[in-house]
Amino acid sequence: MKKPTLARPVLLDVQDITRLYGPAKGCEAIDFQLHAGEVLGIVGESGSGKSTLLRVLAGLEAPDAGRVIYRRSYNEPEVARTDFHEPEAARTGTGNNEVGGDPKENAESELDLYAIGEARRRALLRLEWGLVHQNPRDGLRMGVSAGANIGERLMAQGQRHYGRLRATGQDWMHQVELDPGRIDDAPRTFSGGMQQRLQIARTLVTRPRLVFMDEPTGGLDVSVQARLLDMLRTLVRQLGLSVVLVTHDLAVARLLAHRLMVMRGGRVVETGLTDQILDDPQHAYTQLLVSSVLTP
Ligand SMILES: Nc1ncnc2c1ncn2[C@@H]1O[C@H](COP(=O)(O)OP(=O)(O)OP(=O)(O)O)[C@@H](O)[C@H]1O
Repeated sequence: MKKPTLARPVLLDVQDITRLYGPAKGCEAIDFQLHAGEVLGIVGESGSGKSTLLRVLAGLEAPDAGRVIYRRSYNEPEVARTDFHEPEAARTGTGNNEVGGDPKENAESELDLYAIGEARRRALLRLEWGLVHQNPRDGLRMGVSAGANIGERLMAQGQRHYGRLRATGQDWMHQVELDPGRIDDAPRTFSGGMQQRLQIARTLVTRPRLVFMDEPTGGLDVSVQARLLDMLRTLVRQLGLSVVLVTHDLAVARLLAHRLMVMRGGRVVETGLTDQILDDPQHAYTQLLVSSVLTP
């Protein structure tokens, strides 16, 4: 996968985040920066605090201490998007200023995620960020059609034209290898793997600047996982997405992430480029984690 260059701007600046439910339960003193176009994998065993950290980063749960700074740069370079058949509606931009700041006036602005207030935080999630849950039921509206699920986030961005919304829905179903002929079917009639594809289409249709993924291939059959992972990798590369990915599966991390952060007991024990961490782990815990995958 194409590695991000150092010249890319910082998108997310995570400063000393702590969210603890008890000693070593949650996450503690987490510091890192995510650059535009970068995929950061957060790995570690069950209970190490990955999901807690993701919830804090994604604006879903306030930290006990620390700050999450989102830097919006409107001069971001377009990243490897040229060969992607992009739906018309997604290309036309948001034209929505709910989150604050006028793209025409400010080349850059900073938002402190937990200082901006609930309404703006929600708007940010809806308009500029995306979240892919492990369980697609948490990210989809099961009772409305596949097309409505995809169109909803576009409508939140102000798009109203029925024909275009529908065409975009079909286009995205095609992108995620779903039959566009099923656009009027409800997601509850889809298999788990198909629901996850639909959730990904719903999330990416608005071209979010930042995407959070929590075990996106978890809970699926191995063969379904492999195809989904392949598709995700293609989308991440073609759209040049900036992603924070939580997974306990090092194979998923290897395929998708440029850089890894290894967590244990709520703390980061090692961080570095994915290949370095997986091929030459320095910390004893990471060595154990990597060897436990290799040992049958
Ligand atoms: N809402 C909560 N209330 C109390 N304790 C919690 C809560 N959420 C998480 N915890 C605890 O915090 C610790 C970290 O949980 P977390 O879900 O972040 O880990 P994880 O690395 O994502 O694990 P998994 O891979 O199993 O999802 C665990 O001990 C968990 O029991």
